[in-house]
Amino acid sequence: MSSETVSVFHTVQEVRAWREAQRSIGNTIAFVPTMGALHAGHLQLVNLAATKCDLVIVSIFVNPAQFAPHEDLATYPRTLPQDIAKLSALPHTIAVFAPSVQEMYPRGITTDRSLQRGTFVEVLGLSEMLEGGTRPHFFRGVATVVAKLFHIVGPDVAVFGQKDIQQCCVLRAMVTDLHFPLKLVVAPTVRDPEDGLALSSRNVYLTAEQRQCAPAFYRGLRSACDLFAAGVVDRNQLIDAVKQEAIKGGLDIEYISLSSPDDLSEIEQVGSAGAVLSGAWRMGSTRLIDNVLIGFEF
Ligand SMILES: Nc1ncnc2c1ncn2[C@@H]1O[C@H](COP(=O)(O)OP(=O)(O)OP(=O)(O)O)[C@@H](O)[C@H]1O
Ligand SMILES: CC(C)(CO)[C@@H](O)C(=O)[O-]
Ligand code: BAL
Repeated sequence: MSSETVSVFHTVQEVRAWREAQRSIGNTIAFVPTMGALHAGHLQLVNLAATKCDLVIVSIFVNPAQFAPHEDLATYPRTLPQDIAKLSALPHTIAVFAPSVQEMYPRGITTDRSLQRGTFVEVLGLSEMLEGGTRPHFFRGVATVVAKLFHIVGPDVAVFGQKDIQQCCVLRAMVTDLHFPLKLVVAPTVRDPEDGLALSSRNVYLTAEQRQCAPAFYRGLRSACDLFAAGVVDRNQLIDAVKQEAIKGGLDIEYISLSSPDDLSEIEQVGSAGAVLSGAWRMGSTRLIDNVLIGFEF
């Protein structure tokens, strides 16, 4: 099935045939993995991808392996027709890979880790802390599905968003460790122009009142950046700046971290390598994340 400017593939075989045909005429391929429910953050990744290669392929797949049994796999927004319409409106040649769960996990997959069987990819040393502290299953699921997707798509470039900064660190390590012949590019976080809330597919879960409070975390990150610009490098002061704003906004903070960009270990001071200032908070049953990079670029 294909629309005017977007070809849509559902099987591995279709993607491989497309990739071989494109390779044979010398086209390069940039890849944007997503879980769909596309917003302006995703579209920015696609626009950036289009500047890197001749063609862009976007995957849309809600990956069961990165959800725990108690998480929102069943309710995660699935909006394939609208996603395709948004991609069709972009001025690029785009392919979409929207596989079924059976196609991606031919021998089956369950969210119950104790019952999982088969082949998984784990990036030890970067997956256990921060997001991995609350979601111990998460990066194993992400690394596994992204390794599968890289293997299927065979891109020259893959683009990910800074909003999921730990994911970028984990996948950068995976690319190195498994010798994937591609360049991993990280795009800046796209925010609501009015209040700075990072765009996220899960923002649709927020009530009007929660949506109003949600930008408090980013206000905290901004005030920490201001302190850093004024010469403050101390962990407690930077983290307190975030905490104060978040508490003022009534957010239920899960963690705030100042970590090393190299190995994500917690640090006491921002040194010459810079730092990742990141965190997660809950609003009712919704969990959101955000971060800023201090003193370095990815
Ligand atoms: N606001 C954003 N700015 C830039 N990139 C983003 C933004 N939001 C998501 N991305 C990136 O888009 C890619 C696909 O992410 P995904 O489909 O999970 O969307 P999401 O909005 O992050 O959803 P979720 O609510 O599940 O976190 C990832 O590389 C992610 O980092
Ligand atoms: C990279 C990804 C598409 C893997 O399922 C997902 O974790 C996401 O959307 O960030
Ligand atoms: N963007 C991260 C995907 C997830 O939270 O499952």
